Amino acid sequence: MTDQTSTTATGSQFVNIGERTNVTGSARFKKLIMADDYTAAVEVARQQVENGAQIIDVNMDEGLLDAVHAMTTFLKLIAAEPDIARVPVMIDSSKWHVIEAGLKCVSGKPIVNSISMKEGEAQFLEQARKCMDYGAAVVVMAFDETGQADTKARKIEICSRAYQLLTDIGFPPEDIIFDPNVFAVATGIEEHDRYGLDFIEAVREIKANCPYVKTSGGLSNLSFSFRGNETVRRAMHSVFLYHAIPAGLDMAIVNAGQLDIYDQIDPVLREACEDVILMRPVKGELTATERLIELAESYKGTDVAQEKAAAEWRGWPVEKRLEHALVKGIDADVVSDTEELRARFEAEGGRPIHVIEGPLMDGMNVVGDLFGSGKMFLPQVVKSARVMKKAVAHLIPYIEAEKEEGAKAKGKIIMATVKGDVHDIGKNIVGVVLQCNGYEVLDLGVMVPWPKILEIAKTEDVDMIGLSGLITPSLDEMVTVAEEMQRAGMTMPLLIGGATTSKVHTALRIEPAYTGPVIHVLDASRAVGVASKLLSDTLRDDYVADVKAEYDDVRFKRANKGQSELLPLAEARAASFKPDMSDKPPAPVKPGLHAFADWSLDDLREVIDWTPFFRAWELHGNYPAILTDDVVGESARSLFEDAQSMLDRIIAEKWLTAKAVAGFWPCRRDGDDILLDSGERLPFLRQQVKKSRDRANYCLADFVDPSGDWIGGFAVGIHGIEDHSARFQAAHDDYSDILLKALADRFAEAMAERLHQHVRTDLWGYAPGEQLTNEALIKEQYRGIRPAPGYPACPDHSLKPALFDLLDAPANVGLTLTESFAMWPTAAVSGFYFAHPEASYFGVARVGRDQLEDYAARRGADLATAERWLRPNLD
Ligand SMILES: C[S@@+](CC[C@H](N)C(=O)[O-])C[C@H]1O[C@@H](n2cnc3c(N)ncnc32)[C@H](O)[C@@H]1O
Repeated sequence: MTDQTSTTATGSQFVNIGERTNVTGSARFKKLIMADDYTAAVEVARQQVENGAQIIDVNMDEGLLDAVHAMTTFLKLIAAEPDIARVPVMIDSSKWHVIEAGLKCVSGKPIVNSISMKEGEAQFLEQARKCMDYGAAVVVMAFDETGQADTKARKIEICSRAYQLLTDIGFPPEDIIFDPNVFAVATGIEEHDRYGLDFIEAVREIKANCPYVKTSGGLSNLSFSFRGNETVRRAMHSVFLYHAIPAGLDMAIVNAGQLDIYDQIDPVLREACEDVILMRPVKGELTATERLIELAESYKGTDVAQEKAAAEWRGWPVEKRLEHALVKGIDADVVSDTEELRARFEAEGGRPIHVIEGPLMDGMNVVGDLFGSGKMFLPQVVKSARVMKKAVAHLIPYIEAEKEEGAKAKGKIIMATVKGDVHDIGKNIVGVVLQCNGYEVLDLGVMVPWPKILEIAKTEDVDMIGLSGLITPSLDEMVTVAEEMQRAGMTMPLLIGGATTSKVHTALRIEPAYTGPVIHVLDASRAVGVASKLLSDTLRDDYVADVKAEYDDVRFKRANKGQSELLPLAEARAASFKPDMSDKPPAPVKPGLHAFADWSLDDLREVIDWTPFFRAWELHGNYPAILTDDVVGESARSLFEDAQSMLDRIIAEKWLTAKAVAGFWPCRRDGDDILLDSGERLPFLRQQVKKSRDRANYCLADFVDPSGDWIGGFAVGIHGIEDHSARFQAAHDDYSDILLKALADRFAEAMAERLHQHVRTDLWGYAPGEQLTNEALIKEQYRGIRPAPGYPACPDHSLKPALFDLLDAPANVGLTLTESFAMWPTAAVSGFYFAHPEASYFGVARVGRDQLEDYAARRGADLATAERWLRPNLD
């Protein structure tokens, strides 16, 4: 190894793989491909080879691209360029059909990047055989059915197993390239400290255990925590290779033009990198990570491109800079700009509060106007709020030192998610928007019992209370808060918001319980208008009277609306749905419980349904069309980019863990119940509304054969947001906090989708050959359904405890339930599996008194309790 000390970090046997022809890693390359500029894209490949790349990695995995077309077009073009074609091509895709298409276009020896055992041995070997047919070498990721290997032991175990399987089918061992996963180090999370060293040590053992194989790794992950700081990243990569190559690393995906010569790296930086990567014990108070982070500060901003981009607006006067930062949501320099202004005000005899009341509020007013006039959207407003909060946080100590009063808020508002409910994205967004507009928000968090809300409302002398809730039992809890406010003789306005709330419910149930103003706030963009009217001396009375009249009208129309007729329960049962039971599903291939402790986030990313993500940010439209929408397109694109960057970090730094469990139980239908062979009874509800002609009155039990059948269940949960959320909140960064929570929700839904797919094709195995595009998957165009308690076909949330018991969800997925049956952590999904081809979703809708009584008896519950559970379905 000493022969490398005076060379670049890449030793002579070492092969570096060019990474610039990758749409996921190079913004420039992506732009060229998206613009169909293949001539310029080919030049990128040429430069890579000229810069010393000995293999070029080509990746076209981009949601908006036809990846097969892009891959085949590009490969054919570079095959015609002799000075590029002399190096082998690595066909890189997470989609097998793209790889196969690429293989057909390569004339020399191709390399496939990658295959793994994540979908099990059968698929792995099938793909390996195809690679053999093409004479391709193959990168095998250290990834198996339970997830991506992160420890040394797991890396070795998976690679050894894959080696055995591959050589058993005659795969040439010299064509196997193991990638034992480079993960980010120096993230501040202790478990990540070992990632660098574990990789290097695993490489050593894999080379010893698996004769003739090669090893590789993607370097850029390693230094993810230092994005934007090229000096530190380059040093880390060089140091890493310097130690990994002698351990046996044969190749790495790396920007060849961006590797430093090991012994020309600043020795202080080099040593700090080495301490982190090799986990060397360090003296002094700081850990190796803390020292590198501290040191990295002094290398910041040395990057030419960064300097250039920052230059222009940074030259403006400070007030203008602050306004620009607020409108654009740029928080990088806000503290120093605020400080500059504070110091100037002080020198001129002004006070720190004037910085808030003057330039900062002026900037926020611009934001408010743009939002109000529909020129700016929620994600940008939340970003602006982050800038504002950072500025204010900087000024607070000065304001307190002067003991002066804080800026006079327009009003003081309590925000709380009610008892039993844990969802807070909507509440947080409304809170941020109100703060942006000069209101003081006291956020009491989630699961707040009514006595606390009332007490704080009194002690803090607030102007109004805002309640939020997502699940149906929260509606009842809101009624309780209103009743208690009434009993306490309060008169302040009560605002109601959240996904299950509605104007109708507010008018019918909440408003009659409280004589003060009660207002349903449809979404965050209306919150400011409502609050300002309620606090305006001139507008308030008329506004309150108008809303009251509107709610009276809702009640009047409701009372006079002809309700659809309900059938007696016996008649509804006679009209049950009767599927053809000769089509019932086979017994599961793998019955029993199947738990997954750490499903790959990378894999889940592929099946994320983005449309609901934009909806959470009040951007309406379907993905991907929303990205090019005339009105919200720009905002959607910017939000989407931020989401992608955060996803990169979530995955590279392993912020989150996706857990899941699925189970299958033999059962039979018994009336409207499903009776498991083990004795548990799952009672379901039946549609009772009279249908026209011969349409059935559905109940989920109808999909199960009385003479014996199978039902399944599942629960998934995403863990790990707390530490990151706390970090963001400490940094006054609501934007990232909300983004993270919204992404965790996306992962939960993607996990449910992936698990269901795994169930159909493998565990239950009733659709082994299913082939669906992502779009079809997201549209749930497959056989079988997974109705979730709390949704229309089984609206009773109180079925969750029984489901959780069957799945042992607390132990297997780490999920718990609140008293209102909300799942914790919040990013969670649970439900039942029905596999009959005729099973479909439906809504139970209104049920009659007779069914309520029958259901209470079947559940072994008293009538009052059953009434509470089914309230949204009762008259
Ligand atoms: C809420 S969406 C979520 C999926 C969406 N792709 C996403 O990522 O947000 C669809 C799920 O809701 C549940 N669902 C929808 N309609 C339902 C119904 N009528 N009854 C019961 N569950 C239903 C099912 O679990 C279904 O898989």
